Amino acid sequence: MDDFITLENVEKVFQVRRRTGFWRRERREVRAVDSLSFTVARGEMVGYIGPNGAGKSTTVKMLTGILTPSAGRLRVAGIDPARERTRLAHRIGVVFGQRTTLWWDLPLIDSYRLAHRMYRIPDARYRQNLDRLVELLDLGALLDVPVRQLSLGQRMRGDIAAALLHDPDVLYLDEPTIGLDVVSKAKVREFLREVNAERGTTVLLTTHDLQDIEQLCSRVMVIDHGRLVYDGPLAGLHEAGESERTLVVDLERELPPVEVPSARVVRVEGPRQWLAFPAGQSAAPLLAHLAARYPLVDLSVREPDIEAVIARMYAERTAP
Ligand SMILES: Nc1ncnc2c1ncn2[C@@H]1O[C@H](COP(=O)(O)OP(=O)(O)OP(=O)(O)O)[C@@H](O)[C@H]1O
Repeated sequence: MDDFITLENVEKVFQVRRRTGFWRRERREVRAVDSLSFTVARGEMVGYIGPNGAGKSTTVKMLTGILTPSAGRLRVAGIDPARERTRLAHRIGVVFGQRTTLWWDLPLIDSYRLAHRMYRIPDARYRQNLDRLVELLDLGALLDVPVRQLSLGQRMRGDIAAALLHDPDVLYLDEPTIGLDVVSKAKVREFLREVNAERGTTVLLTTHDLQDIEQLCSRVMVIDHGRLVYDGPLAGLHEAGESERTLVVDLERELPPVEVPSARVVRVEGPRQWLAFPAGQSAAPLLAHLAARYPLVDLSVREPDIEAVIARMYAERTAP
């Protein structure tokens, strides 16, 4: 496979000074990224997730050349980001959900004109890309509107277009759907899928919204305390986290918690009870057992919530 992003034992250590008394300062090291190694192939769409402070932003900053690694080797499209940041800028696009790269007081189109000049995009290519992005992201009516007057979802679509005008080979997305309503989220996700399929853009997606990952990425990397703790298909996370499925049972009337082998009641509300059982196990024997002994009205099986799976994975790793 054509490795497009490569990290080999990358580390980033920050020196921080902490006040410990009136005159005293203590120097301390924060190891934000620790022996991190992974590769991403051209055209892959990979989720990069982990709890707050895990080292996700630090990784992305090193990949864009904003930060220099303390140790290790890092390449994006064969370029060392910290050494050739300007050359790399022509190959990458970055979208930060929490910040905009657009000019706040100017109409949206002016930010695009600026990108046209800054990236020296050939005129014909610029017009072609702009037309396509305006169409796909439904920006036609917004081009002459000052950015500050756009809604969050409109602004986000505007930012995504800005990041793609110069045809980058790789796109870093940091929380691209944060704060968006359901409809806007769906639009952004659909667009990202199309860009990836049409242009073969490599995408590294950082998000706390696990539906982004579920709907966009076949591979997910989980980072914790600066180290990679999982790299594989989304489905495998469930096994790594020994996840559980939930059987929701509606009984004819309120009853004490039901007794079923290899499942445990985790919640009771009136005649409804929730039973957790290992995700790898079939629900059929449980249903048979329940149906033979209890007055059932209805039941349904809920798949594990990925967020819970990850939380459980962390809990296991940090348990003594
Ligand atoms: N400039 C800095 N100076 C000192 N410490 C830093 C700096 N930047 C990040 N850190 C520390 O490095 C660790 C990793 O931070 P980072 O921002 O990469 O995490 P993150 O996974 O992106 O978190 P979040 O999900 O909250 O954005 C944290 O402990 C953070 O406090």
